Amino acid sequence: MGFVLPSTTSYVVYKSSSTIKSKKYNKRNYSSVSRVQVGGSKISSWLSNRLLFQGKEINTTRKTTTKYWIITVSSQTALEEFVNCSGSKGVHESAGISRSKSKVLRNKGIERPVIIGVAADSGCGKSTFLRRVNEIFGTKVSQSHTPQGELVTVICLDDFHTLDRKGRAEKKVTALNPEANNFELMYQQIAALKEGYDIMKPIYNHQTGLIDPPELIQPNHIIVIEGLHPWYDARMKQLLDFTVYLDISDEVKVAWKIQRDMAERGHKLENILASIESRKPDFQQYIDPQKKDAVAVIQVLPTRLIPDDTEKKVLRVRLIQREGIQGFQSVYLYDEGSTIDWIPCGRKLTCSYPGIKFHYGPDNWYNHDVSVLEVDGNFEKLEELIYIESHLNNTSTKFYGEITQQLLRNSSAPGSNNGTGLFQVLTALKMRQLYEELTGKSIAPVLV
Ligand SMILES: Nc1ncnc2c1ncn2[C@@H]1O[C@H](COP(=O)(O)OP(=O)(O)OP(=O)(O)O)[C@@H](O)[C@H]1O
Ligand SMILES: O=C(CO)[C@H](O)[C@H](O)COP(=O)(O)O
Repeated sequence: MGFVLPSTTSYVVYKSSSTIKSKKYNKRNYSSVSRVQVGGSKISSWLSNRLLFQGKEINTTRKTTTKYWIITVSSQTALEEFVNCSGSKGVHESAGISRSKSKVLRNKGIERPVIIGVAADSGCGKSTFLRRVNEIFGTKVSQSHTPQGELVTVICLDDFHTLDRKGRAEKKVTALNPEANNFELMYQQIAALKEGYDIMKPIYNHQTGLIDPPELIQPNHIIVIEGLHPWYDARMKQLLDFTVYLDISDEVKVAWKIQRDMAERGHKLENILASIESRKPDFQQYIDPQKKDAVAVIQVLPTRLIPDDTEKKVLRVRLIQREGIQGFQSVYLYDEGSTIDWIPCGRKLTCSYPGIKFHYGPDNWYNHDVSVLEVDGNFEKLEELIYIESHLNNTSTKFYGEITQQLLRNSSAPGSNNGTGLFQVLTALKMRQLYEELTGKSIAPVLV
C-alpha cells in the first residue's frame, strides 16, 4: 500500500460533511476510506493542533498521496475521545480538551477554579468592569488574546462564534443569535476548565472578523467568562459560582457606544445607530433575559435629577443584589432591610448641580427577593467618598477606606465619579470574598 502500518491498533480518520470520522484499519476499510472526498489540509491542521497536548498518546502515520490519517492508539476509548471531542465539528474542529488534568493545578495549588460569568451587550462596560476586578485582585495580566494573570483569567465568549463576520452577513444573523455561536463547545470547554483540564479554545478575531487557530487556556484560581451569552445555555448556569449582569438602558448604551465607536473605531454615527437598531430584537430575545437570574445586576439609567437630560453624563445607577445566595451578603446602607433615602450633600460631601441622591431598600426582581442600593448623580471630590464608604455595610473590604482607595487609584477610568465605578468596586469585592469562601484561601488586599 505504500506505507508502513504500525504494529499497535490503527484507525483511519477522515473528514466527512464537516465531521471527523474513523474506521478501524484493515485493507477493506482502507480501500473504502480512500474513496471518501475529504479536506486533507484541514485535517492536517486539526491534527497537529491536537497533538500539541496529546502527542504522547497518539502517533500518526500519513500516506502522503491521499487525504486521510492513520492513527495509532492504545485503546478504542482513546480513539473515541480523540475523534469525538466536541471541537471536532465545523469551524471549531481544531478546538479540544486535554485528556489528563492540567499540571497547573499542582503548580499553582488550585483545587478547582471558581467560575464567574459577566453578561452584557457589546459596549456596555464589561472590559471596563473587568479592569477594576483585576486591580482589586492585584493581578497583572498578559497581553495575549485572552488576558491571563496569576489569579484571574478572563475568557471572552465571542471566541465561540461559529459564524465569522462574512458568514453572519451572508446568513443575515447577528452575533447575538444562538445560530452564530457554539454553545456545545462552550459548555464542554468551560466544564473541562472547572474540572481542571487544559483546553484549546477557539479565537474570534475582532480585527479581521475571522475565526483564528485556537489557543491553549489552562485552569486558573478564577476564570471569568464574559460576553453576550454566559448563561444563555441552562447547563452553563450550573457551572457558574457567581453571575453579574450589566444592564445598561438604551439611552445610555447609545451614548457610550457612539462615543467609543466614533472616537476609537472611526465608525459613522448613522452606521452606529443602524447597528444598534438591527441588534435590538436579538438582544431582547437572547441576551436581556439573562439578567433575571444574575446574583448582582448593575443597572445604569438616565438621571432623575435633571428633567429631560439629553447629555447622559449624570447617571442613576442601581446595584440589584439577590438575597439568600450562599456566600453572598448584600451591601446595605445604614440599616439592613430598611428603606432609606439619603442626600449626603452638605458639610462632608461636596455636591454641585444637580446633587447626589442615595436610596436603599428591599425590592423584587423577576420574582426574586433583592436589596437595591441606588445612587443618582456625580461625586465632586473622589477623596470624600470615604464619607459614603463609612455608611455602607457588608462591603467585604479588608481595611477602612479600601473602596475609596480603589476609586482614587483608577480615577481616570470611566464611571469612577459615579455609581457605576462605586458599584463595580463593590461587586469586585464580593467576587473576592466569594473566592475566599469557596476555596478557604485569602487574597491580600492591594495597598498603595
Ligand atoms: N461607567 C462608564 N461611564 C462612562 N462610559 C463608560 C462606562 N463604562 C464603559 N464606558 C464606555 O463605554 C464604552 C464601552 O466600554 P467597554 O469597552 O468596557 O465595553 P464592553 O462591554 O467590553 O464592549 P465590547 O463587548 O464591545 O468589547 C467605552 O468607550 C467606555 O469608555
Ligand atoms: O456583539 C459583539 C460582542 O463583542 C460583537 O459585535 C460580535 O462579537 C461580533 O464582532 P465584530 O463586530 O467585531 O465582528
